[in-house]
Amino acid sequence: MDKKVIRVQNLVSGYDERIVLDDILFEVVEGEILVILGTSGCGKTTLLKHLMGLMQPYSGEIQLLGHDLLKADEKEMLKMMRQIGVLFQNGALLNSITVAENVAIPLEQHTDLSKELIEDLVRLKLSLVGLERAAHALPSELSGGMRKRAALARAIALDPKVLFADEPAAGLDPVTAAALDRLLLNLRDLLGMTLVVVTHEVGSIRRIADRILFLHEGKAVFYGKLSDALKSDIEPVQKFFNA
Ligand SMILES: Nc1ncnc2c1ncn2[C@@H]1O[C@H](COP(=O)(O)OP(=O)(O)OP(=O)(O)O)[C@@H](O)[C@H]1O
Repeated sequence: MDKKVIRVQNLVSGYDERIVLDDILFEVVEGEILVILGTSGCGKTTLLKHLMGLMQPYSGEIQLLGHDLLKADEKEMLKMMRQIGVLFQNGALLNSITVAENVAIPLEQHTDLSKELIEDLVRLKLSLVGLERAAHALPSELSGGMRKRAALARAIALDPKVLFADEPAAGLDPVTAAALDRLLLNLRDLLGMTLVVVTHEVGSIRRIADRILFLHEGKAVFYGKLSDALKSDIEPVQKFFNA
């Protein structure tokens, strides 16, 4: 049976009195890529913040990796957070230290591994994203695509079960974006990772999405397989894919 890594039920949330997410319901199965999409301002990033435990909803339930995210105590929360990786839109690398030192940060902060083992793991992560030769470069010396790959290496440093990515291909040219997509697919196919990706790049969606959650005016108007989304006659979904 498919193992549910994330389960969101009847999630209602917003800012102050304004509802941004209204009665959202979906699941993410282990080893799949869920793409959250919808027009600008529809609440994609807000939903991602909920899945990472960064916001409290008005009501609803979120199960993450077998824990009730909204009722978790500090210990459970730490355990969950240790098993998720996050790839921010801007990469968020520290510019004053090398790529390898950036990737080492989570390993230094969250494990008791020796310096030598951390160096080995950093090399391994950098080779996974094709950046072994840039280990000693500063982030400012890299291209945009390389910086994204370095940020990805850091996001997977602790071998997370789930990777959250907010607009990973934003600002990249189509060739570089396609290469980044291949890396995301490798994480799913070679490492069995579960990914939740926010994007509105149609090319990316077609390449990587197993399942789609389409938000529109606060509602989840479509939740299902990519192949069904492409055939959907729900107006905003149809408009999005035919635009
Ligand atoms: N901190 C905040 N305080 C108040 N309103 C906010 C805040 N963050 C987001 N919003 C509002 O909530 C709505 C959803 O924002 P969100 O960033 O989740 O949308 P999005 O789908 O990720 O948008 P985009 O595609 O443009 O990044 C928007 O109307 C936004 O203005």
